[in-house]
Order: sequence, then C-alpha cells, then structure tokens
Amino acid sequence: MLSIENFRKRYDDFELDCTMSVEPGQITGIVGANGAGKSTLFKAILGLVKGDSGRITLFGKEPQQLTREDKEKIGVAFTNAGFNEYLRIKDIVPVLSNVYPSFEKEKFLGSCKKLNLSLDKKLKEFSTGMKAKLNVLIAVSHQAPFLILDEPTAGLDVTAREQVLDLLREYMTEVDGRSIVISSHISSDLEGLCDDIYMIHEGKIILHETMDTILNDYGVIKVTEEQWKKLDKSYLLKKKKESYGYACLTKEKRYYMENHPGVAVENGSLDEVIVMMIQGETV
Ligand SMILES: Nc1ncnc2c1ncn2[C@@H]1O[C@H](COP(=O)(O)OP(=O)(O)OP(=O)(O)O)[C@@H](O)[C@H]1O
Repeated sequence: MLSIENFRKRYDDFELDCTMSVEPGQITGIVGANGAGKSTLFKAILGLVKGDSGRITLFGKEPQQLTREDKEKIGVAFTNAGFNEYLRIKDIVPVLSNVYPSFEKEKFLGSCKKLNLSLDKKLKEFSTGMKAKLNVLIAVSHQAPFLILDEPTAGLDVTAREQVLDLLREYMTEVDGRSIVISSHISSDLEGLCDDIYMIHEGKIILHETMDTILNDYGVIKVTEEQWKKLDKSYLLKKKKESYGYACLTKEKRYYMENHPGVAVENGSLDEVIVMMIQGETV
C-alpha cells in the first residue's frame, strides 16, 4: 500500500533518511522523540514535503501523481484539522459530504453522539480531547482504505484515548485490507494497536520490528558488575550503565533466561526498548 525507499529530506541541521513499507491490513506505528522527523515523514507521504532523493509510492503512485480520487482514499488526522475555529460540527458535515462522496453521514453523527461531541458548539470551544476525537472521526468517516494519523491520542485522558483506539480497531475490522500509519508518544497506545513498529531517531530509522517480536523476543537484562563480566555478550544489542551495574537490551531473551538462570531478564516493553535503543551504547 505504501512504500518508501531511501527517502531523504534535508533541512539546515536535520536530515530525514527513511525506508519503510506498509502492507494492506497492517497498523504501522511510528515512534520517535520530539523533532525525530515523524511529521516531516507524514507530510512527505502526502506530497506536502518534496524530498531531495528517494521514492515514495502510495497506492502504487508517487505523491505528486495522486489524483483527487486517490486522495479521497486517504484519511488524515493531524493535530490541527484545518477547520475554521468558528465552525460547528453541524457546519462541517455538509463540507465533508461535498468533499467525500463516500462520507457516511449517519454513522459520523452517531459517533459524535457516542463520543459526546456537540454538533452545536464552536470548534474553538472544544477541548483538546474533543478536537482530537473529531479529527479521528473525520479520518475514518469516508471509507478511506488508508489512514495517516499524527499523534491522534496526544493530550487525551485515558478514557478518551481508549475511545480513539477503539474507533481505529473498529475501522480495521470493518473492511479487510485497510491500513493505518500512526505516530504516538504514548507507547502503550501503540503496543495495544500496532502490528509493526518503526522507531525514528534524529531522522533515521533505528529499529523496525513487528510488535509481536518486540513483546515476545526483546528483553532487558539487569546485571551487577560481577554478573556482567561472566555474561555471554553474543546477543546483546545495547548496554546502559546503571547504579547496580548494567541494563542490557537483547532480542534473545529466552536464550538468557535458559543459559543465565541467576540473571534478571525483564520483558521489554516498547518504552524500555526505545530508551535502550536511544540511550544505550552498542556492546
Ligand atoms: N519547514 C521546515 N524548515 C526547516 N526545518 C524544519 C521544517 N520542518 C521541520 N523541520 C525540522 O525537522 C526536524 C524534524 O521535525 P518534525 O516536525 O518532522 O519532527 P517530529 O518527529 O514530528 O517532532 P514532534 O514530535 O515534536 O512533532 C526538526 O529539527 C525541525 O526543526
């Protein structure tokens, strides 16, 4: 569905250099700190940022070749939806009906009710969470087979986050072959949602794994200085000095559980893997 090959974009002191692919039926998560390059990547996918080299294709076409019909097949949720803040949802509905021939009005209005989004309130009176929920509702409202969501859960409380994640799960199960690319700072949101994870750091992809691999195979080993000396280092990816000794990232946690029974091996949560990949040093 989406293919990015050696796409490069340079700003003064920053360069995005990215290769990734998204298959139909997959939810792909993009994690990275502030300024890592996530928004630049998303804008490039939509053709809003032109690269210096490399190639992006969505539905088999380069972003600049996408027709109006192709663009209708993309559901987008960026932090700023772009609607005039003085509009109300009831003013937006006819706009969406015009722009998207497949806009599902009744379903959209039903979801607004379910998520407590007033049709009569001006958008400028919406809370951050209400705006975020509306953005996602719009993205899923017109049967687009591909969604691109930049931080859709940012600033949401736990309940609102779950509501947004449920909307996305529902979107995926409604029709086969749909895909989502989603960025988030909140790893637990991605853990419960994504099939595939790309970690971006300073414009580069530093990790690409399936979510299952991260949760099943990655682990953090915690050892004292003494244990460190005897530890088989063959399958360690990163190490980080800690007060007790070292924390080490491995993709072979079972190997260490079986062969180093006295050593603490913890399941690698996405957050832990991110911290180790970014702050750890290569072993
Ligand atoms: N139009 C631009 N001109 C110059 N530099 C830019 C421009 N857009 C982005 N950058 C730089 O590119 C880098 C990546 O920014 P980007 O917004 O893609 O990061 P991000 O991962 O989305 O960050 P955040 O999580 O804070 O939104 C930053 O150093 C930013 O200053």
